[in-house]
Amino acid sequence: NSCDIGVVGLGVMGKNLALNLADHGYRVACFDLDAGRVEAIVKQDEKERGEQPERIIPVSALDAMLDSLTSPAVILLSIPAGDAVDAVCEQLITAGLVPDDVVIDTGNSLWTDSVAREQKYADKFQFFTTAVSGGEVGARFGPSLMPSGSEKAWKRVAPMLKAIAAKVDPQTGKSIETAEPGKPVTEGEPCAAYIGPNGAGHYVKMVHNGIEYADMQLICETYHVMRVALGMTPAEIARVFRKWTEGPLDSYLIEISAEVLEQTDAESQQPLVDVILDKAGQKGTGLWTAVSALQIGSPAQTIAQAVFARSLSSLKTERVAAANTLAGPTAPVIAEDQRETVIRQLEHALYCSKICAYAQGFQLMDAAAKEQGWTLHFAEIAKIWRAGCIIRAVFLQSITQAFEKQADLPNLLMAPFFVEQLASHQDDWRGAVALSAVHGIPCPAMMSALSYYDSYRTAVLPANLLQGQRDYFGAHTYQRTDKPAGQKYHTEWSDPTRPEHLI
Ligand SMILES: O=C(O)[C@H](O)[C@@H](O)[C@H](O)[C@H](O)COP(=O)(O)O
Repeated sequence: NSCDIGVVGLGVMGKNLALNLADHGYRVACFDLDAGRVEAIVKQDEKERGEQPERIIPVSALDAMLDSLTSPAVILLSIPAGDAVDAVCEQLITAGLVPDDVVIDTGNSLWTDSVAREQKYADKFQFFTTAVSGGEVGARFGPSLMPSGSEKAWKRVAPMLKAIAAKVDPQTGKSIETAEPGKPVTEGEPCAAYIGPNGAGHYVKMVHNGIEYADMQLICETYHVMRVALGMTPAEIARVFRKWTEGPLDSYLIEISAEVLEQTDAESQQPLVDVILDKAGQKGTGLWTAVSALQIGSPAQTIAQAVFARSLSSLKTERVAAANTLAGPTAPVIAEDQRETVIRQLEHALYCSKICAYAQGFQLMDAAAKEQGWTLHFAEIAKIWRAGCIIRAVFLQSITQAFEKQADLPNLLMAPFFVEQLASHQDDWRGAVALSAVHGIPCPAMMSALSYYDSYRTAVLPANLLQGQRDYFGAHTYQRTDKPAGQKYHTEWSDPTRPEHLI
């Protein structure tokens, strides 16, 4: 029994996590129903490990895997979320799992499934989860990991997960990158920290993806305004995005957006973006985030708008028909000499909207933690998102510092650093949003972010009239500003004298 960990599922994520573990000196027993995938990883390991001893050990069955592992065993599952996870867990039980063995689900599982699985398998083995962010390159050279389950299991797997996780320079908060097989990063702060009991890790990853949706949508809206209102080319917009990677918007998503916009289609010699069909896909994590926010009553409208924007984009045929039917504004393209001003406005609008999308994500996690009885450490969560994951950005260093200064911040917007940023950039933000409306350019995420900001900073919202309306048609009662909190009143609207009662 010489293997340290087993990996079941050698698709691109599983294969890369296994090679990443091997790079950090672990002997990895590898299994996949598709023997071709097992061969492929063994070949890749032979190529990459040079003189080093064998690190990837192919196994032909789950019981053979258990036999090859040091005990108690640790097995990492990289299989599609859903029933497949339970199917493999059942097969592993049949193969001989014992209660001290740890099985780690790394897929994008729905957090409620993870909660249920911990209970379901409690007397069979330790069901643990580690949500992985960073795509295939992240899995290979350093993802951001959001582990959750029993503390006992965490103690067992922490060294391995911290070893393979992305690393951050504690001084700068910047990620320490490597992309060379066999040359793992070993110093720096690992982007892996225990999130809490089962479900918490997948919940935090779900919200990461919700924020990812909002972030991507905001960048796309910014691109759209530059394209339509400023008449800029993809290459010109890419140059602006590149410049923004030197400032507070420096992030993985801005960087890859610039690369996508710089790409020319070999076939048509056009910008590739101009031959990509504008119908956005979605696999569910953004939707789950929006649904959870609605259920908990936590206002995450910018995340929800990003999900709806994908749904609306999928109505391509209808949109083409509507484009020939529905009238738009007759706003002229903005003059060349105005371009720099508008670009500056868009930069600040994107930045401020991004602050709101992250604020909504952390607010949602706080509400879920209260509901589920989890203790989430937001400075720690921001820290492990600084590298490896899809939303990695220098911006997360500011969020880390905000929560380190005040762990119980009621809302990220109230952190002194962000109060000042929002104050100094809001005029540009409003200018960009107004401009997009005048030009008929849909910016649902940017507009919802501004509304979220304005609603949150408004002491008296028109919900007083709304309560009156509800009481009028449904006797749903209202509270009064001048009476003790919680006292409910109803007005007899149908009675001409309109008496009011304390209910
Ligand atoms: O953090 C990550 O590494 C990504 O978020 C990853 O989990 C995946 O790429 C998304 O789930 C894609 O989501 P959509 O297909 O819904 O865009």
